[in-house]
Amino acid sequence: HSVAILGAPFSKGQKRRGVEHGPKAIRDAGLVERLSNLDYAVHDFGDLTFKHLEKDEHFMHVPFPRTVGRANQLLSGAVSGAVGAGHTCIMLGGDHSLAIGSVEGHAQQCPDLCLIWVDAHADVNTPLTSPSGNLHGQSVAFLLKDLQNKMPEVPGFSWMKPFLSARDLVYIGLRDVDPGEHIILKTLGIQYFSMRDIDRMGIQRVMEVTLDHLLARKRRPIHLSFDIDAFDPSLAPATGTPVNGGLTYREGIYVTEEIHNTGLLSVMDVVEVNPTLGATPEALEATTSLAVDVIASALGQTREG
Ligand SMILES: CN[C@](CCCC[B-](O)(O)O)(CCN1CCCCC1)C(=O)O
Ligand SMILES: [Mn+2]
Ligand SMILES: [Mn+2]
Ligand SMILES: [Mn+2]
Repeated sequence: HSVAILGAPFSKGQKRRGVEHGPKAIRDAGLVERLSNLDYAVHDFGDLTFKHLEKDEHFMHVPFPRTVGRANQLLSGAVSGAVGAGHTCIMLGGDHSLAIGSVEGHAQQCPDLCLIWVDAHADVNTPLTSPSGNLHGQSVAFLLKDLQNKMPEVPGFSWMKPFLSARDLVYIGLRDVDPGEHIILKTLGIQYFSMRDIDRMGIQRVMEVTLDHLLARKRRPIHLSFDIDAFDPSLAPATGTPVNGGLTYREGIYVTEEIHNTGLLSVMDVVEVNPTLGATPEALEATTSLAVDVIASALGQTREG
């Protein structure tokens, strides 16, 4: 088994500086060693170099559309290459706008992929519904075929077209969903498990229903897009949009253990670790070691030896 690590030091999908330092902080928390101890051949491809485009005017109230689009075009090629070379790919963010390129590149190799989005947020605003304009809250809208007629042509994204069906996506951890996003979730009938659902059903049942929904008809590669803000802010404080009442450590680890046990994990994004937002060195360390733990768990580290 071989694992490719791809660093994506990128922050222009949102307004807070510092998330571009996420890849280094996660590496510094011992990622390569942890994965090597799991008997993976680890290929660290290093960090991508993203060009900041000079003229990049807002599109409506959306900042840096061309820079974000270009970064994702680059990332798409890198993820496609890594998956095509037979690696399980770990993409380290950077903000969650990077999922556009990561999932698109994965789909170039695995058009039948399914997507599990673990996040406090749905990230499914369109430019027309987004309260902030920030593209890290719109990533899924760029992927969904079912939203094609609701999406304007955003400059910088002409290199791609939506490819994902709403039925091939499941959300886990939602607890801060904008009104326009709620309408989209309901209209498209997207399967989601909010924190309320997790309270009612328990994480074991949530994973059972999630994996049945996605894999019962046909087993296919899994893309896991993991926003560290899915965890409770007490566990992952160094992140840009913290929301109270998040996943416990054990719930997050159970999610990734169950995904590992399918044997189908193909690409995992770990995004939104912002080292500059840790109030203390301990807060930063808690966040980065948690990121390493969920990656290791997704790749087969067990609690039972
Ligand atoms: C919930 N939607 C937000 C957050 C997106 C978070 C992106 B992620 O990658 O971290 O998940 C927030 C919009 N709110 C901002 C504060 C006022 C109310 C709207 C947005 O800006 O779209
Ligand atoms: Mn997100
Ligand atoms: Mn989030
Ligand atoms: Mn964020």
